[in-house]
Amino acid sequence: MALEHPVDVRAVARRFGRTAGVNGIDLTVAHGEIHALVGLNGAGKSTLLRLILGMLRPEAGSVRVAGSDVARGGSWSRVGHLIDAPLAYPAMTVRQNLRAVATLHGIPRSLADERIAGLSTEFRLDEYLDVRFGRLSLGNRQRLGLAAALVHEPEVIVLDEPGNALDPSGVILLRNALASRAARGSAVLVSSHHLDEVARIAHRITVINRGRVIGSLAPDAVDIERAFFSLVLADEEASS
Ligand SMILES: Nc1ncnc2c1ncn2[C@@H]1O[C@H](COP(=O)(O)OP(=O)(O)OP(=O)(O)O)[C@@H](O)[C@H]1O
Repeated sequence: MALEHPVDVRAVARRFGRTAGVNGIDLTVAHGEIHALVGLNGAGKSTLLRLILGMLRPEAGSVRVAGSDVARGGSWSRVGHLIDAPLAYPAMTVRQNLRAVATLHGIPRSLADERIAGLSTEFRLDEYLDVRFGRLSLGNRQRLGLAAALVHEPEVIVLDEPGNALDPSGVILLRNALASRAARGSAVLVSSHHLDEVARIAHRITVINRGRVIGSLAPDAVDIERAFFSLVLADEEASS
């Protein structure tokens, strides 16, 4: 029997009105793979990620993540995610927030502190460990959100626009962080608007338009932007 992918989405649909949402998407992410979703604003990327994370219920289709059916509860201890703004307590420091997340995942304090030390070095948060979340800049909040998503060393990582608010050095840290997690076997699914960045990090790039998968882009394509727009324009013409 073929091994199951850690993310396995089949014919999933969740519509909002007649055209919005997602409408019949199949998608997989393998262990060790970085799979990127790209599409115009409103294409359905976040909706798909929310369905995968059990934040939305599908009207049709199935979603399996880390070996569990999301409709039956999922196995969230094996999944790390960042969707929208990081969930953190503004009055607590970076360290306290990361400890709180680690506690929720059942990680003992000494191991949590070891991981927090590693992640704060990785995301250059060392000097902010004792600063309250509410006082952090937007980019450092995002760095904290990424560290929090990774503190339990998840098998599946799902990130919506993870490069948002990051400065160029943050983008490089993110790139390295995802590459190293994938190299250790995690399945990584990210949405992004930055085609060049996606081309650097992703093994597979799926294009979504109007809630459907309309094709894929080769990460090593010479002009990825042009390839993206040709796919989207062809789909728009076919839909009109
Ligand atoms: N809760 C909701 N209620 C109604 N419509 C929604 C809801 N969530 C998403 N939509 C609609 O579904 C479509 C897809 O939205 P989604 O947020 O998934 O797109 P996206 O590809 O992530 O866009 P962006 O790149 O702008 O973040 C949009 O038309 C959006 O307005």
